[in-house]
Amino acid sequence: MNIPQSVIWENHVIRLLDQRKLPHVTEYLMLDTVESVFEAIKSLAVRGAPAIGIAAAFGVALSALTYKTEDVHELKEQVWIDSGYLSQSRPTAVNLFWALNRMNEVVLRSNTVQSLRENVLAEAMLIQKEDAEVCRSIGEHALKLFQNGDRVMTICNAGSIATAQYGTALAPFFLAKEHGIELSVFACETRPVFQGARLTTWELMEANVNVTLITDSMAAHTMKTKQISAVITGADRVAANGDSANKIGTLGLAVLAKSFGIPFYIAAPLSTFDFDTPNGDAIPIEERDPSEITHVNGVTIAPDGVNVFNPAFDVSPADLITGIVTEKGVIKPDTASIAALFA
Ligand SMILES: CSC[C@H]1O[C@H](OP(=O)(O)O)[C@H](O)[C@@H]1O
Repeated sequence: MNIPQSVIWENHVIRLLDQRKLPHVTEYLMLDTVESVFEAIKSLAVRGAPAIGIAAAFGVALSALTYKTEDVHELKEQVWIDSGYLSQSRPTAVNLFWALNRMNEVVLRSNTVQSLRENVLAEAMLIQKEDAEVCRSIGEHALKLFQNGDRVMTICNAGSIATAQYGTALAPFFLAKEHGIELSVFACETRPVFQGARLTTWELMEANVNVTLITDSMAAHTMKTKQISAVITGADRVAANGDSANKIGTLGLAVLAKSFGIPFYIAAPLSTFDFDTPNGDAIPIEERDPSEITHVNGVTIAPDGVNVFNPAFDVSPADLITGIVTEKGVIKPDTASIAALFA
């Protein structure tokens, strides 16, 4: 796959693909402070649940490797402060907190300054390596849901750049090419940040996967007239009962899929499941700046001062989800099946 990695560790600097500039500009941010990692996550320079977790993990490594002290207790305290700061960058994707918790555990177990610095960098690297393997597995399990010639709809970008590699919802389309299976993707543009129009179309075209761009409002008519065989999307948090948060607009696709009798799949690694969140009502939904809606590429498209509601995610209830595709296989979206995943 010739899609660039979203997060690369290079000699104590995080080389970050600036996803805000895609598809027309491939540019990297060179991050060498925890504050710059926080801003990159908050501004969606890096985005996508697993990629956010990976970026935050390397942010913790930066903290440990750049804070000047030879006192391991002082270093632990500072790294935990920086980890807490990074946890405030975005509230919905549980991968952020999952990755930071893994890093915090490593800090707790490290007893010297040198071992702490070595261990946190190794853990961040391991999180990234594992995610690529997990995403490939998700792709292999998801590919079994489709057959040659299928037309599949998706929303937002759950692609390679939203993860370490391969993506989650887009993984089957990349692997299909490896197996000589022809799938067509209908990508919703995904207002207001256009992850679908800018990122999903770009990734799939880079991989020579057949992709058609539609506006979000065309989803129903497209399901009705274009023989859509399934919908598959990513996730930012799967609650203990199977309710799943994903990009705003996903709930609408789930409702439409039910109405048209089309299977609706969520693709999510185990790192996106959250037992501490009992159901979808408990998932914090990020609300973002109104200018994301009132402006497009810096050009205002609405009257000054208009009221704006800008939730970045919505929640699809488990009863609208046909199956959740994980690295361990496809499960029913219910408490027992989810618990069995982690048994
Ligand atoms: C592979 S997880 C991708 C997931 O994250 C996206 O949100 P955002 O672009 O705001 O980070 C979207 O919900 C995707 O499905």
